[in-house]
Amino acid sequence: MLLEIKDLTLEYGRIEALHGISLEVEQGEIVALIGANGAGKTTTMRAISGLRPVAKGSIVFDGQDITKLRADKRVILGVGQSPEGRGVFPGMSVMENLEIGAYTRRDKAGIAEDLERCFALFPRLLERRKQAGGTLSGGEQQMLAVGRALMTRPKLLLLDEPSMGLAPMLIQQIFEIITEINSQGTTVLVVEQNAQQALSRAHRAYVLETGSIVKSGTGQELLNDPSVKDAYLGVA
Ligand SMILES: Nc1ncnc2c1ncn2[C@@H]1O[C@H](COP(=O)(O)OP(=O)(O)OP(=O)(O)O)[C@@H](O)[C@H]1O
Repeated sequence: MLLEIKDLTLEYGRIEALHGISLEVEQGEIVALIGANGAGKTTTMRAISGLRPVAKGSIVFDGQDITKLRADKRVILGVGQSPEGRGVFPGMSVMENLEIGAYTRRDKAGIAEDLERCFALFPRLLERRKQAGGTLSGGEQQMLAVGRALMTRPKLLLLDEPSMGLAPMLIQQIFEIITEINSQGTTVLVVEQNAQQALSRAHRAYVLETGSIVKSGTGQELLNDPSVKDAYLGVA
């Protein structure tokens, strides 16, 4: 198991945002976490990447308990994140944004290889490599954020709402790229409101409702589940 979360509880002050959730991601999978606004999807990502301390429970990554490990140490172990809202550095060029992703690495040849891989996945970023991050379109910034996370050469890529704010054609495209990244060997945990896309791309998925996991199954099972259809797919 690459990632194993057990009975995780997380609090914002006196408010408990996650009520003891458990989930697993196996090496090589795409796992989706779907849920409505405010269900706790971003909070779960913050717990995994170490941006918020957890109150109870455990997170084991690649055989190591990382529940209390600092966020930067988790990146070095192989947890790479593309945050919600993109988080691109607006004043830095596309190239500099990508290079920052690799700041913990010393393997120059590997970094050059990963840059090439990024540009092959996102030809738009190559065209715009000298342009300031802040001048890119929303879709391009989303691609840059994913590219920057890939530059950490993660074992597990965490994607928080990669489709947010994108036109339907671009949503399709970003999910195709996620599938491509996965087929090249990177395990992916993706948080999404666009349940249709996420479930059709994911091997397995979990449904999060107000801080609890209420359902899990293969992407296909959940796509066909009447209550999931009703609540998240816009069809009864
Ligand atoms: N910094 C914070 N301080 C206090 N409460 C917070 C904070 N961040 C999130 N919350 C609360 O925790 C709950 C879960 O929020 P979270 O952002 O994880 O949901 P989400 O499923 O990612 O939703 P969205 O799709 O809107 O981002 C919500 O009730 C939210 O109001």
